[in-house]
Amino acid sequence: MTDSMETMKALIEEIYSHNHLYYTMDQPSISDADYDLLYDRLVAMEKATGITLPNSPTQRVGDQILKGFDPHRHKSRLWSLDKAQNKDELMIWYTRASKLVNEYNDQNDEDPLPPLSFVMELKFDGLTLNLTYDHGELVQASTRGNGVIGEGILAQVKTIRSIPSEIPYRDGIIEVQGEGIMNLSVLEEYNKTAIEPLKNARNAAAGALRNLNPKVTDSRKLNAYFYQVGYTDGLRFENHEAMVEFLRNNRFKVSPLVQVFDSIEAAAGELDSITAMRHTYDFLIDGIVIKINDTRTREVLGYTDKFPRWAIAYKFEAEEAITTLLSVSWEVGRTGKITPVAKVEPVDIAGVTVQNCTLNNVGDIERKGLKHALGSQVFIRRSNDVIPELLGKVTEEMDGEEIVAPVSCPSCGSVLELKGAHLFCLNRVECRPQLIGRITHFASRDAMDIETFSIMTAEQLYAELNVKDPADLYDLTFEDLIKLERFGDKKAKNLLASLEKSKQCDLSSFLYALGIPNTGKTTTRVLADHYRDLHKLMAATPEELVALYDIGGIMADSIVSFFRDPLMQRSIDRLLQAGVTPVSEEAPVIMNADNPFFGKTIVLTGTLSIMGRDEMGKKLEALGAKITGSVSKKTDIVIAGESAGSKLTKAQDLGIRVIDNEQELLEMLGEA
Ligand SMILES: NC(=O)c1ccc[n+]([C@@H]2O[C@H](COP(=O)([O-])OP(=O)(O)OC[C@H]3O[C@@H](n4cnc5c(N)ncnc54)[C@H](O)[C@@H]3O)[C@@H](O)[C@H]2O)c1
Ligand SMILES: [Zn+2]
Repeated sequence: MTDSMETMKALIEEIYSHNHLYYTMDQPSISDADYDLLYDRLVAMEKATGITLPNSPTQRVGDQILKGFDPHRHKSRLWSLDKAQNKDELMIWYTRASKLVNEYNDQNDEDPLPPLSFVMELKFDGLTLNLTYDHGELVQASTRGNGVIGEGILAQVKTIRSIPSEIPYRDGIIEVQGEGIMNLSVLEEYNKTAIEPLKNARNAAAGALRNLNPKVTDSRKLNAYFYQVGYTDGLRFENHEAMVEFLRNNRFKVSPLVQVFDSIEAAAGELDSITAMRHTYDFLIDGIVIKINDTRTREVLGYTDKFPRWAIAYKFEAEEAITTLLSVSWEVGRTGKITPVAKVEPVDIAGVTVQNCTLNNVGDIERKGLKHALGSQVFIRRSNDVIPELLGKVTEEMDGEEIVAPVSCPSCGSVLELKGAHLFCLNRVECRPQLIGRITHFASRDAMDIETFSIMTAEQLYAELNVKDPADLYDLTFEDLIKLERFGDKKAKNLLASLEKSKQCDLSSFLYALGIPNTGKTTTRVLADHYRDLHKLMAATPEELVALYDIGGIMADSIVSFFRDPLMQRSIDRLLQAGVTPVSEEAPVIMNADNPFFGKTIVLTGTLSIMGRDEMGKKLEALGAKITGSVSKKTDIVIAGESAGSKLTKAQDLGIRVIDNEQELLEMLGEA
């Protein structure tokens, strides 16, 4: 027993030190998943021993409030939320709540509580806010603090444009609770030019709101969503839906998802599909909150020391982890670009073991403060099926070994050149990974589609038959191939037949196969549609190219210098001489039902930077989509550009899929 007491004391101390870093300093030093492990261990020990030490963090909310802010005593307490890690835990919560409801009803059979119904909302991951309005005017805003007293941050909160400084409800004092957040698109934009990039939207929002200088808060362009009227002098809402309606009518942003269910089974049945939507929102969410709808039932159920018994957070699996950076290697791509790849101590994120992370480029290492990070603790993130990314160092100290960028190519030894944030090997003639990469890309499915060709084929042909350029492929003979290991009669014939077949190709695939730097599938299609002839394109000027809709200056320069390169000109000539005949399709594009837009009803709103709305509409129609002007239940997708207005809001209200990330849109078009 004394042993477990000591362990519990140590755990409590450890948890408090993390609480302080997280709640007070906005600088957590471990991931939420690791924190939750510590916390859950403490809860389990308290249960096993039946002892809860008086200072246990399981009995209280948050941490001490920071000096420098005026304390604000909340008119009505703020709580934390009990959490369920899976559906079983959700059912345990439900069973407990319904038991209490049944007990109450047994004793009050004249006036029983209504059958349970549930509301589901997004669980915003930001900083809890409590706003005080006095006769319609915003007079105070504060953090949750320890739930009873928070820090007054009115000046900071006033920088949030979406928070009304006056509301139509003027009948007395009212406090509303919500979450201050930083939109993910805003974070991304901020990080593009930031001297010190922000690692995570939650800490970015919390740090900005608890910054003593409101100008700093202002520069982060925060946003806020509200979900609870905590205190009112005279209002009473029959249920949560009515409360949300009141918030909406008083111009507060509310969860784009407020869904009501008659049974817990029905609610549980929706969890997976909402979880799958997690990445479609432009803000961080770390779960789904399930609340009992009826107000009177809530009052009967009441609160523990820490959370309401009438609500629970169904938490998503964490996507961030902390691990050790072991080494960085430098890989040469087909365009000569050198990419640093980080090897980390294997760590589990959302059920997948991560060992390698990308670092984008040398500039990134500097910007993320990772210059001296070898051997130290780093944050990594894996979201969706994106390649895991290294976000930054856990501590500010330069306690690790230096990551030294190479001066010469790790493969061919040529001196590297820095262009922008990237290092390049300019040796296109002899640098092996570049040649192999170029040939593999040329043969790939979206390019010349040479069946059964893989990187292994490219390596073998390079090593044994000196194939260094895509054009060399068309010089291969049966006699050459049959000599090779693993190449039987059939395989040799198949490859030759595939090569022969590939000679009849469409222009856009051919252009893509050439591997022009900075130019993807969408762009090569645009080029092919516009020029319809290879030689016309080869003669194009940068001015001409930038006039096309999704081509910017950098891309135009890439294209022009690619076609002016004598090496590429020679390669193209040889391809044409070998009989490769790229043609531009005159006939309307054959619709491929296998694209993400086929058969979908789509609404376009706001301004897109990649192309005009009309043009985008035509493009989508060509892919088999139906474009309409207004959002309804029948809409499948809303594509929202800059300053999208009510159509976007309506889409979010209806839970319709929104694409507001142009990069994602381009990728989807690339797949189409
Ligand atoms: N990494 C660390 O060092 C560290 C330290 C302390 C806490 N934490 C993390 O903080 C969390 C625990 O903190 P907590 O007690 O603040 O709980 P919580 O943040 O998990 O949940 C409670 C909060 O959810 C918010 N919320 C968001 N959307 C809501 C909605 N629609 N309805 C109601 N409430 C909503 C409320 O502000 C409420 O205060 C855990 O996830 C833990 O991992 C991490
Ligand atoms: Zn090289």
